[in-house]
Amino acid sequence: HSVAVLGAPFSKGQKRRGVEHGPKAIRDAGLIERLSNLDYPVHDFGDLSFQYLEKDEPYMHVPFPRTVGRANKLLSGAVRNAVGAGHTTIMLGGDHSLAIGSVEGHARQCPDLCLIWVDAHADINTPLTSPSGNLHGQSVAFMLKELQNKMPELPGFSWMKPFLSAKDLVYIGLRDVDPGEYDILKDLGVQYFTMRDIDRLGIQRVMEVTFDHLLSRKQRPIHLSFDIDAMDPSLAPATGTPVNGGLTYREGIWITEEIHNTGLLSVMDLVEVNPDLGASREAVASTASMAVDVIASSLGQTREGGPITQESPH
Ligand SMILES: N[C@@H](CCCCC(O)O)C(=O)O
Ligand SMILES: [Mn+2]
Ligand SMILES: [Mn+2]
Repeated sequence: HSVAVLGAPFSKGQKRRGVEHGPKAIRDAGLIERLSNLDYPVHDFGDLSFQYLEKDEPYMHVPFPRTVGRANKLLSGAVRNAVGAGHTTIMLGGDHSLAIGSVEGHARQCPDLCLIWVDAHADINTPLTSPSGNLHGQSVAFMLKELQNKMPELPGFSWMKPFLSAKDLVYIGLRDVDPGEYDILKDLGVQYFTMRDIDRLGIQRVMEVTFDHLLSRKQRPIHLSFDIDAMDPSLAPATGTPVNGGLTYREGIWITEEIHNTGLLSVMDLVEVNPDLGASREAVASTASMAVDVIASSLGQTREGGPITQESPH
């Protein structure tokens, strides 16, 4: 089948400027060329253009709710159309609030999807638990049916309703979880693997348990929402909320190669690349290059050159 690339230059889910230039930085790092070397057609849909509403007062301490809500309504339609046209769809962020529209649009086409959230953060605060108010730290809370009695009616989000069950979500890479998020993860029994769990089990076992949790009853489309800050900051420094002790290059690529090998990847987000936050041009380039490697290996690029056939002898 074919691959669609969709740029989402958007930043209002958080307060730092520059993440709206993420799609350009990832393209400039050679994304389209790298994907064209794999064996299917690549359609670059270009970048969405988002409206920044002038009157958009905060809701409680949540900034730009209407602008973020409208951006995600637009993105939802675009992702829904790309998936509906049969493309494996890559959404380039932009901040992680964009996952609200990306996953929602995907779920309209594929209601039985499961979500793998690779991130240093859980992004599951509600407006009431959020320490910052930033919507990029609340994305998952908008998706979960189990949280709806805890979510206020935010202006700008009346176009959607929750569509995901907690059992259909797995986190990988957590290492900076807020107290309110911890309570939600425990209350809902969400399956998650922190960086400590990865050190204890190893990334191969983490992926085995992840796929057993999500796919053993039935195979279904995977939505991979990959926050570049899941990677160690030495590999991806140009991002808004870096946290030490992240995924090694090899752990990150193991995750994406294994997801490719399921044959079930349907939509992938690659978010939070902020070229304004690199200390040098090299720091920006290495972050964008890491993003391209993560995307390319999710789509079948391998380290052994061809398709991964039989694993090396034990
Ligand atoms: N948990 C923090 C940091 C969120 C980081 C968001 C990133 O993962 O997209 C918050 O809610 O403000
Ligand atoms: Mn993050
Ligand atoms: Mn995130």
